[in-house]
Amino acid sequence: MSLDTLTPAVDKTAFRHAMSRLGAAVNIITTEGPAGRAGFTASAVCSVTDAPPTLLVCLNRSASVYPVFRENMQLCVNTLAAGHEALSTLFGGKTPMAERFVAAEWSTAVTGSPVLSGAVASFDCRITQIVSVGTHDTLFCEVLAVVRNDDSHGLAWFDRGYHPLMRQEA
Ligand SMILES: NC(=O)C1=CN([C@@H]2O[C@H](COP(=O)(O)OP(=O)(O)OC[C@H]3O[C@@H](n4cnc5c(N)ncnc54)[C@H](O)[C@@H]3O)[C@@H](O)[C@H]2O)C=CC1
Ligand SMILES: Cc1cc2nc3c(=O)[nH]c(=O)nc-3n(C[C@H](O)[C@H](O)[C@H](O)COP(=O)(O)O)c2cc1C
Repeated sequence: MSLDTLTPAVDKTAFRHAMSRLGAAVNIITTEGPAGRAGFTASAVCSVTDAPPTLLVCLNRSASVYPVFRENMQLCVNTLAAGHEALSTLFGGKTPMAERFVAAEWSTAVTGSPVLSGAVASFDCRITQIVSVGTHDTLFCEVLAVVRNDDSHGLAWFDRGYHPLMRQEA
């Protein structure tokens, strides 16, 4: 078999284009600890198991926030609500960290990582395992506390844009 046969047929652009068709929740992942405070926007978040309650978060190792999360080893997944679109863009861009956090209200739960007011749910976690795949680290996060908001509408990232998800009337 020649090496050419092993060349992947799917390049980055084709992969991303297809991935843009997968609607996903959009989250702001925060951390606070010995390495300081940081936060970034992430759609690559998934439930792994409920025993122990565990999420995974995929973080690009080239992100400015990467060393802060690696050293703190704790984080909070704040799942965004309709109305959080501008905040999501702020945490997903090249904005200095201090400017990201002044744009919203925060509290804390167990780890001290910032919990976003008005998020549909927040999961305060400690990072228990890290697996590197390609450009990203997969952070496995054991959930130590949850904060739920039953009033806000949801928010999805689909086709490279934000879409509110309306809660059904009871
Ligand atoms: N997993 C990640 O690291 C993600 C990164 N982003 C970043 O946000 C910006 C805007 O993204 P879009 O407007 O959705 O357009 P896009 O064309 O860059 O991405 C389309 C879709 O491909 C996936 N994707 C994008 N970058 C990826 C990466 N580096 N590794 C794995 N999957 C990736 C995501 O599902 C994303 O929604 C880009 O800079 C993108 O890199 C967005 C979503 C996920
Ligand atoms: C909607 C959206 C989803 C994103 N999802 C992820 C993700 O799952 N993982 C990731 O590493 N970066 C993701 N990013 C990019 C990071 O938010 C961005 O790289 C981060 O803010 C760090 O940027 P900085 O290096 O300028 O600080 C996403 C961006 C947007 C706008």
